[in-house]
Amino acid sequence: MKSFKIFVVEDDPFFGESLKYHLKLNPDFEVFLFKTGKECLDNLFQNPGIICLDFGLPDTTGDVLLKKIQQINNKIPIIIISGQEEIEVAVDFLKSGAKDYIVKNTHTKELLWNSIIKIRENLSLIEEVEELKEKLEQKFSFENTILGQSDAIKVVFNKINKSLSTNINVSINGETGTGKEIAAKAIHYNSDRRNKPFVALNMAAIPKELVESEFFGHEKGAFTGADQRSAGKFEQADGGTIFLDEIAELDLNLQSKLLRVLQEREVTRLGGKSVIKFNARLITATHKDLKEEVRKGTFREDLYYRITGLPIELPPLRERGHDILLLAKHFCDLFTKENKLKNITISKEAKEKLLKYKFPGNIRELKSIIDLACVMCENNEISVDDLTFESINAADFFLSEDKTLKEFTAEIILYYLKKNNEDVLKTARQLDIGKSTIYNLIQSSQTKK
Ligand SMILES: Nc1ncnc2c1ncn2[C@@H]1O[C@H](COP(=O)(O)OP(=O)(O)OP(=O)(O)O)[C@@H](O)[C@H]1O
Repeated sequence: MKSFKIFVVEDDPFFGESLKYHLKLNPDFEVFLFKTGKECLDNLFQNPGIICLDFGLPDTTGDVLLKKIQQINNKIPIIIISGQEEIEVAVDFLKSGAKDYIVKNTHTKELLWNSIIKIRENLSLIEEVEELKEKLEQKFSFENTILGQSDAIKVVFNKINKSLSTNINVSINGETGTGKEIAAKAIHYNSDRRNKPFVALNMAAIPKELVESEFFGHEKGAFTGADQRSAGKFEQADGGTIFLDEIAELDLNLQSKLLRVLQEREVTRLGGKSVIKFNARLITATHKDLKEEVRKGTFREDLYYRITGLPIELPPLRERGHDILLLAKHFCDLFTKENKLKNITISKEAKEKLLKYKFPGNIRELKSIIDLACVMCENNEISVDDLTFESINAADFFLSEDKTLKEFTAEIILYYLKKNNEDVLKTARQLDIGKSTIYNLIQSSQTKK
């Protein structure tokens, strides 16, 4: 473990040395003893983890020194050690930002020890949170999350970029699995709000009766089962972003409540009286056509206009061309890395099959197809047979290809011919067509070869 620097600023040499001796019993602690405020300030460049300040020093007082230290570096936790027992003095120090106030008596050493341990634990938690935040930011930078080079996805990148510098509401539309949630996170983690919360709520996933308390929070006893006060999602998202997924599923009654909250930018907890202001960017998403929902009367027109802001349309995977292969390779690499497998490649035929498929479940579906293919494949190569398209039946897949009727007919005839061991008569009977049609087809497909 890294050593932890502690400054003890104490003019009484005996008391100072005894604190230093006691703290040094912890091998992680590196203790520096200073007799004046000036010595302490001159050594701040050493960046101590904590400073323990005596209240009365020969050249200054604890409160003055506290302020000076804070002006230079307000991140260093400060503990005041003082002979004064008055509560008001302690309260004043704590209000000014001191982390603890310890009275000089026979227990000072133990109290100081415990206080330092506690503050240090807190500091490492804060450091851990900062590190995680940083990782999250890296995770959500565009390059690492929303993969794609197609023109269709570039339009999305452009819109996301445009949304970053303002607080405009964003409404994302796209089929299931097209990446609506990661787009919302990309906006949050690349905007100025990145250090504040990203709060997501899926309208389709919460029971209708609970939506209101999830939105606005509740006071203790507001309804049966509300045994604790709880902050609503809007309150929790203050300073950050609130992401309302599947917004079209919101009940009409709640739509009008949501509209009011968005207009006023304030909420009142259920069972509460005080009004709580919030400042959060709103991002909504749906796979439905909201305009159509407005026409049908299932979505309020005024709410529609309030939330639309900057609309972002996420294209279905089938419209992203070779992004399919780029994503397939990405998921392949991810799977092999997570499962510590050797590198797996995708055969040319398998790539062609992927490019032809329509992916109704979009990127989420592609990921599960590739995961399964990685498990099923032999010799570290995904072949056509390793690709299982579960979500639609064979006929749908067949029909999803862009072909003329003549080409479809030819394919059906050749399929049955092969199945019937090239028996033309049997095939003609089965399909109720003339033998000559089959012979002509065989001839033209041979000349094509
Ligand atoms: N362009 C992309 N690059 C890499 N991964 C992606 C991309 N788009 C989506 N994904 C991944 O696909 C999965 C589905 O994405 P996401 O949950 O954001 O979709 P969604 O549109 O919100 O889905 P739903 O409508 O079902 O809620 C996630 O695992 C996500 O990380």
